[in-house]
Parts: sequence; structure tokens; C-alpha cells
Amino acid sequence: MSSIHAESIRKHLKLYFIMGSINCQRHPVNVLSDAIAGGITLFQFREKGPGALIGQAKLDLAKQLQKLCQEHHIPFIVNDDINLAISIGADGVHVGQDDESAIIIRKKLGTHAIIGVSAHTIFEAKQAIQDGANYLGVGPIYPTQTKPDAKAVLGTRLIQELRTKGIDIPLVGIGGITTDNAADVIQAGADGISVISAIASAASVRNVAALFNQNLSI
Ligand SMILES: Cc1ncc(COP(=O)(O)OP(=O)(O)O)c(N)n1
Ligand SMILES: Cc1ncsc1CCOP(=O)(O)O
Ligand SMILES: [Mg+2]
Repeated sequence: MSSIHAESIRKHLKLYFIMGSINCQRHPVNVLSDAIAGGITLFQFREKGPGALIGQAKLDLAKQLQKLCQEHHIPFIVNDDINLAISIGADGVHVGQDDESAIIIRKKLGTHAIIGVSAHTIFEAKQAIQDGANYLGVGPIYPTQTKPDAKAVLGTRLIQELRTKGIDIPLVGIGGITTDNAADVIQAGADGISVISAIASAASVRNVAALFNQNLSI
């Protein structure tokens, strides 16, 4: 990866909003639009869980949300669904440990695609870096209700350990992150935070996104 690409990804990771239709109490386009107005820097379409859209409805929503991101120069990342990412020309994908490796995905998506990989251990982090991941999603940092199959809560320990060992890949913390604890994740060495419920379920999506941004400017 060129260092220019890495530094650009690092900047975009600052306030990484993740959302699918089941996380929203209003139409997802309105929620994302408000989150953008509040200053999110990256978006992941994660259409997953009970009641999530499938087939054409999922594709249509992905295209609507992608268009909104394009209008505001926010990279559009697809969770899990590599074929969807290819078919709409997404900016990248995020995959977990049970998915295809970044090596295979890179062959499908090309050199410019942003590939994010979840890591819960130093070993997984090193493997993902070796496979060509552009960034890591480390978590769950705090307890979360949003992902019932999430692994054990890590706290900020793994982020600190990665940085202490000199591993400087762009990375975000994820899981249970709120406006109150976001700064601790950055302090531990993350480049940014990934958030679902604290933004998607907020009474004012725009204000909470803006408050995250304010609290991250440390
Ligand atoms: C930025 C970011 N980090 C971690 C995850 C979790 O991915 P995964 O472990 O594959 O779990 P699902 O999100 O697919 O349920 C993520 N999506 N984004
Ligand atoms: C997708 C994911 N991966 C680890 S925790 C998590 C859920 C994060 O959601 P929330 O920000 O609502 O805790
Ligand atoms: Mg996944």
C-alpha cells in the first residue's frame, strides 16, 4: 500500500459510521444524511440481522446510500457482501475473521479498494496486515447490544498493545462507543472510532455525530 493511500484512509477513519436499515428508526437515507451533516468521515453499509433487507431491496438501498456518500466525498464501504461491493463499484469492503482473506478479496476488488479486516488478537492483526488489509477494526472495545455474536469485550488493551509493538496500520475501535468514551479509544492509539447505535439511534443524529467530532478533536 502506498503511504499516501494509508494516510488518506487514516484520516477517513476518524468518525466511521456503520448502519443498515434495522439500526434506523427513520428512513436510512435521512439518518445517513443527518450523520453526514454532523461530520462523519467514512460510512459502512451493514445490512445484517433479523429483518434486514435482501435481494433487490438491499441493492436499491445500497445504491441510494452510496449516491449520498458520493455527493459528500465520503468513501462507501460494504460489510461482508463482496459481490454487492463489486456490482455497485463501492470504495471498499469490511470483512471478519470468518470471511474470505484480504488476499482473495484484493484480487477481486483491485489495488485501489479499501479493505478493512476485524481483529481481536495480535495474531489476527498481523495476519490481516500480511494479507494486505488497509485498516483494522478492533473490538468490541465495550459491551454492545448491536452485535449479539460479538467476541469478548477487549477494552482498549489490544489497541495499546498493537501500538506498543510498533504496528502502525490505520485502525478503529468498535463496540459500545459513545460520546463519553470515544476519546479514551483515541488516547489508546486508534485513528478513529466506529459507531452504530450511538449515532443511528440518537434523537438528533446530526447533533450526536457533531458531538463525537468535537470530543475526538483532542
Ligand atoms: C470497522 C468494523 N470493525 C469491525 C466490524 C465487525 O466485522 P465482523 O467481525 O465481520 O462482524 P459483522 O459486522 O460482519 O457482524 C465491522 N463491521 N466494522
Ligand atoms: C459490528 C460490531 N463489531 C464488533 S462490535 C459491533 C457492533 C457495534 O455497534 P455499537 O456501536 O452499537 O456498539
Ligand atoms: Mg463480517
